[in-house]
Amino acid sequence: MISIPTWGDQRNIKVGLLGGSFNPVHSGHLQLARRAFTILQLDQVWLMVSPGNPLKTGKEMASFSERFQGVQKCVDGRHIIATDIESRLYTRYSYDTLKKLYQRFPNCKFVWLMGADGLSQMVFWSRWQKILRLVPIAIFPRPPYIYKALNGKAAQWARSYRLPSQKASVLASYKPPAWVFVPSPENKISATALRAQGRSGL
Ligand SMILES: Nc1ncnc2c1ncn2[C@@H]1O[C@H](COP(=O)(O)OP(=O)(O)OP(=O)(O)O)[C@@H](O)[C@H]1O
Ligand SMILES: O=C(O)c1ccc[n+]([C@@H]2O[C@H](COP(=O)([O-])O)[C@@H](O)[C@H]2O)c1
Repeated sequence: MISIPTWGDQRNIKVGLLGGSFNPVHSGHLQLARRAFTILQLDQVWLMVSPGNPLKTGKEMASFSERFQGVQKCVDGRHIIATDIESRLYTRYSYDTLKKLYQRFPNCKFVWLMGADGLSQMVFWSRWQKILRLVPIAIFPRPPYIYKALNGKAAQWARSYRLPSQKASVLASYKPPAWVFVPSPENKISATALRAQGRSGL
């Protein structure tokens, strides 16, 4: 499995970033990644395994290596890539990660990807408005958060920067703030439910 370097990378491509705990990885993650790849016309989607979500401190979190290995097993490694780059950059907060990624990958166009729950929770993230100013964002449906996300505080703050969904294919070239809601099939699966049922994700 090829590791993404943290220095000297000159790739000139469009990259979707799907940050997550992946505790464990499941079909909702992979569907989102594949749809983003196609609809946003990306060159790669990085499944960026978080060393530790600052808002999730519970004992239920599996080790980083377990979660990362789980993601590695279910990606093709060419278009959809598992990466531990956040742990190698020593960042946990998404704003810090993005600042470093823009420095280290000066020719990349990044798009931040997330499910609707992410947008509805984003106001609790560190420097969330700065994140919206730093990177274009694509939001994917996730029941039951869609209404809450699209009418929540972060969406309200960024309402004038929302693009029609038909612009999703060119989102990566937009100067942020810019975001789009990408209508697509819904999947109720969650890592919380899988853990509760003692099931693996795939
Ligand atoms: N079923 C789903 N549909 C759409 N997006 C999803 C789905 N599950 C997860 N995502 C998105 O994938 C990213 C990573 O999610 P995460 O690893 O936290 O999974 P999770 O199922 O939400 O976990 P948990 O239940 O432990 O909070 C987030 O942006 C989240 O919105
Ligand atoms: O930067 C923050 O304050 C912040 C707070 C909560 C979550 N995040 C990021 O959101 C992404 C999704 O996290 P998770 O654990 O819900 O899968 C992941 O990349 C986290 O690092 C980031």
